[in-house]
Amino acid sequence: MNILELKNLTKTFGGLTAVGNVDFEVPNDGISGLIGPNGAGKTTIFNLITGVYKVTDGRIIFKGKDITNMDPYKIAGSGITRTFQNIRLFKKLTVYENVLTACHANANYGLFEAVVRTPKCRKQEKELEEKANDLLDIMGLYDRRDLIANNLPYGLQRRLEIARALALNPELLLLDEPAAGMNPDETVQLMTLIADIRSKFNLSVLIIDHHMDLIMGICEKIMVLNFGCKLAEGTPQEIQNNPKVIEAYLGVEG
Ligand SMILES: Nc1ncnc2c1ncn2[C@@H]1O[C@H](COP(=O)(O)OP(=O)(O)OP(=O)(O)O)[C@@H](O)[C@H]1O
Repeated sequence: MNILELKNLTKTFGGLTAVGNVDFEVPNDGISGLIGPNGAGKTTIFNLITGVYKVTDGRIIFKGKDITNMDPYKIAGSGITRTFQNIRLFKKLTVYENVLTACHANANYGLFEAVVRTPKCRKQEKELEEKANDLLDIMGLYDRRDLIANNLPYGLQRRLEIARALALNPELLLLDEPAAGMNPDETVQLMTLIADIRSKFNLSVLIIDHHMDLIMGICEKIMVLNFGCKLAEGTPQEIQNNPKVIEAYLGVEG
């Protein structure tokens, strides 16, 4: 069973085909990878899935439902959340406040209830606070919950961004270069964390990254893009042994 299906997905910017006729399925509860050289169209695919860009042609099916060109907030509400290549946090808020504000997206009390602080509102706030603390704990950030987000080391800011994405209760988590700027130790820790998150939250994950250790180490299925088109797809082993992929992207050891 697939949680996400891209069917003949195409995006053009003027005369440039950033994504051309891409078919790809993301299996339920799996970790999948999207790789390819710079400018291959990877982030554009994330922007199409999340509704940031309008699809030129083709369809995006999520949990059997056509979500092509739906508004981004509706797509997020239906269960797809993401992180960004350039970290996006409330940099002047604390670590805890960053996660709590994301948790509040799930609140269902109105302005009046919030002002009067009805029992329903107070109960929900307590639950959201507990949820924020649980997420910080899982992400190894609890001890730094009172730090200003901007003062966190870079690798931890990436973790915080994932915590914020998880606060929205996704069923599909899109991670855009989660290991960018991380050293090898941090990358290994991130791999373990992503695998833990997948099983703990029962998620499907789609990752873009240039760190081949991370992609080959945790993805069950990989798609390789080149100049906007699908070059190959398969298991890590199939991708590593594919002559077209080696030539276009992985290269040969000299
Ligand atoms: N908003 C836009 N307007 C015009 N061209 C765009 C836009 N967004 C992306 N492109 C172009 O589409 C192509 C694919 O870009 P994209 O960012 O998806 O590549 P990528 O595979 O994510 O690259 P990288 O690994 O460098 O992040 C590039 O040629 C890029 O310049």
